[in-house]
Amino acid sequence: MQNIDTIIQAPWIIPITPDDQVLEGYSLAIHQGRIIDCAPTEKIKTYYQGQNQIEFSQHALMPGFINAHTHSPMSLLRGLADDLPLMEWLNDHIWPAEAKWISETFIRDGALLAIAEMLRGGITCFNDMYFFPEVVAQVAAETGIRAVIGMITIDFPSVWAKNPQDYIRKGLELNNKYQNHPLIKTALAPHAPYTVSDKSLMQIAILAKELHLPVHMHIHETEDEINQSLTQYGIRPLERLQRLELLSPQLLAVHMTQLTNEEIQIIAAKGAHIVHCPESNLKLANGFCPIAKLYQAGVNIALGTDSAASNNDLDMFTEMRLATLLAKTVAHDAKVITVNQALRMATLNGAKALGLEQEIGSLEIGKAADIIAIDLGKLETQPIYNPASQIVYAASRDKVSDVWIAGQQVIKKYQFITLDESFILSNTKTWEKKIKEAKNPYERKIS
Ligand SMILES: CSC[C@H]1O[C@@H](n2cnc3c(O)ncnc32)[C@H](O)[C@@H]1O
Ligand SMILES: [Zn+2]
Repeated sequence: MQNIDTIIQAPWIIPITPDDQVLEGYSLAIHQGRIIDCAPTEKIKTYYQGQNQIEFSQHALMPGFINAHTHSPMSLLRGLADDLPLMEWLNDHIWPAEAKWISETFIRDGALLAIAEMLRGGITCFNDMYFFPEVVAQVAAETGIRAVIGMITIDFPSVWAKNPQDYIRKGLELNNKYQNHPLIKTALAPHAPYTVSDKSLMQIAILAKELHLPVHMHIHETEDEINQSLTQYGIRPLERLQRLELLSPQLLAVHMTQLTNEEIQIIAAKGAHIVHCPESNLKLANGFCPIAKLYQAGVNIALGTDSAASNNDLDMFTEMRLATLLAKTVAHDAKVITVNQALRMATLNGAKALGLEQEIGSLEIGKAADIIAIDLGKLETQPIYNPASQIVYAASRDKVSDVWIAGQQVIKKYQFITLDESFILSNTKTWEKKIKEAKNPYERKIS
């Protein structure tokens, strides 16, 4: 008998393996933050003695979701400006609000709100792009969530950095600081082709190669972006990025709603990854990313929520469901993007895109124990012919009961272990009041 930290038993384990297995009557053995075994429960009980023994009778276990595109502190701007196209939303509402409100405290409180929402919905890793990334990194590390923090670059000054050189310098400091952190990694994060110059993009391409970092960028989000690039550079953004040597297996191209068949082949040939954000694309009426065609071409596709200001939630269940339903409609083919492909996009594909597939994204021996338990016992998810189908097509995030990251439990029976919900709620209320009052200074209070 080997003494280990934790044994988790469940009727179903969906490990996200190439053959789309659903394991029945299995248990996971976890020690020092890693999965050390996954086998029939009888065998696990013969070989291991867990300090914690958890037995689920109606749950499915699967790897935690990987939210491959977020701007976490923007959760404090949720619902501030809705029902607008992207550039009007950014230019007239979001960028002015950011100019007015962003500070270290705003970032800390916003990131905390977002992380709490993500953890409770089964998200164990997020790929973020926002101002004061060192603050987001610190909050993520303190709460025990895994994160890839963007070293942002944008051509306009902010309270965080004066100019592109300053953004890059501060990003590199962050990268240095988190070199050996177990949960926090960094990525280069130029905002978008229309906000970052060739000079900065060339420097980012060199840094990506030298430091072996992912490059996280909004690309081909709208038709306007394509037209503006044609006017300014005479070529489409993707072609410009190709000339700047940014198309590579390190690139996470977020959105990609505007793609020609030729561009799909180029992305596949270059090994770049797509981060599909269906709900944000739908809400801003940006178009549809042709994921069925991309899949067929062999492109790796991950899923992201984008921010709570354009979505308006950080819910990977809705992203999975929308991704599969939308793909079927766009392709006029109900057979494309299956349940198992949807689960894979929300987990292992995100890990691949971030260069973390050796570490997370599936429940396999040797990987980090980033695990979620989903309760399938209630009537909304009955009967169960295929638990994977229930998760994609019927369940919602309120069915996530327990969450572990690197073997540490962060949600236990729906309760936070590392976070104080009432503190987060009262912080958020304070921001709501401040932002509301500044928007409508003369509005009479009703209560
Ligand atoms: C440089 S920090 C990130 C920057 O991106 C803005 N943003 C949020 N959502 C989107 C989107 O869908 N497309 C483009 N830019 C977006 C955010 O407000 C920050 O300024
Ligand atoms: Zn975004």
